[in-house]
Amino acid sequence: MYFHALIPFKPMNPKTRLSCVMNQEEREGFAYAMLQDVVTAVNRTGCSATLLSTSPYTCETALVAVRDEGLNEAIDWALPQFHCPALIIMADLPLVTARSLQRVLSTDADMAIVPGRGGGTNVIFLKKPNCFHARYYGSSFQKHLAMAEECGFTVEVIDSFRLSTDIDEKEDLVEVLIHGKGKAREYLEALGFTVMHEKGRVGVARGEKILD
Ligand SMILES: Nc1nc2c(ncn2[C@@H]2O[C@H](COP(=O)(O)OP(=O)(O)OP(=O)(O)O)[C@@H](O)[C@H]2O)c(=O)[nH]1
Ligand SMILES: C[C@H](OP(=O)(O)O)C(=O)O
Repeated sequence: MYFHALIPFKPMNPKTRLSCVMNQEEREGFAYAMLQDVVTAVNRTGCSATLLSTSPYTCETALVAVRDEGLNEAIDWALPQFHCPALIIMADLPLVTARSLQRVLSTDADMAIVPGRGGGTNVIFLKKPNCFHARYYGSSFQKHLAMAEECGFTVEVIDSFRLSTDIDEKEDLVEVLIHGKGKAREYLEALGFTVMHEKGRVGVARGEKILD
């Protein structure tokens, strides 16, 4: 089945919740590395991707639409442009693989959704995107289920470690270092991040500094 993937992306001053462990330039590099992992996985499923980027950006493996507006507004602008099923996937999912995406794309339901931690939404697949409106921020997972009900969609909630792991806070970095296979892990390692084992705990260190 042909589908089109929409990837919202904020290239400038992204991932501010990681400011405690990375400066702005590093966060921008890390956001790009995670994006590359997402685009690679999407392309491996055989379909194309469009970045909904808040500022001009070059990405060799995806189309770029510059939309200087909020996440929900950018997605609601894009959904009606594609007359095919749509995958909405966040750019901060560096553990994603083509195989984990295939589980979403092979749903029998009208909509498949993957929750993120803390009430968010990491991935939505819509077979008929027409009447759907994005409702990101806050408890967006519940809001997206309500939106699906409004549209009369059947829904499958996908339980996937790789797709549920969005990288927002420093505690999340350990998942990239342990389970990542792509650019995001390489980038963290190049910055000196390592997995730290101390008194039965697993955490992250940067060089000699343990990041509590
Ligand atoms: N198009 C668009 N994408 C956005 C916007 N804000 C965030 N994103 C993207 O949406 C996804 C989820 O956003 P967040 O997890 O909040 O990322 P973030 O805003 O970089 O991180 P924080 O500053 O820590 O909140 C990521 O892929 C971001 O790049 C926006 O205003 N417009
Ligand atoms: C955009 C937001 O992402 P989070 O801040 O929960 O990672 C959400 O999933 O609604």
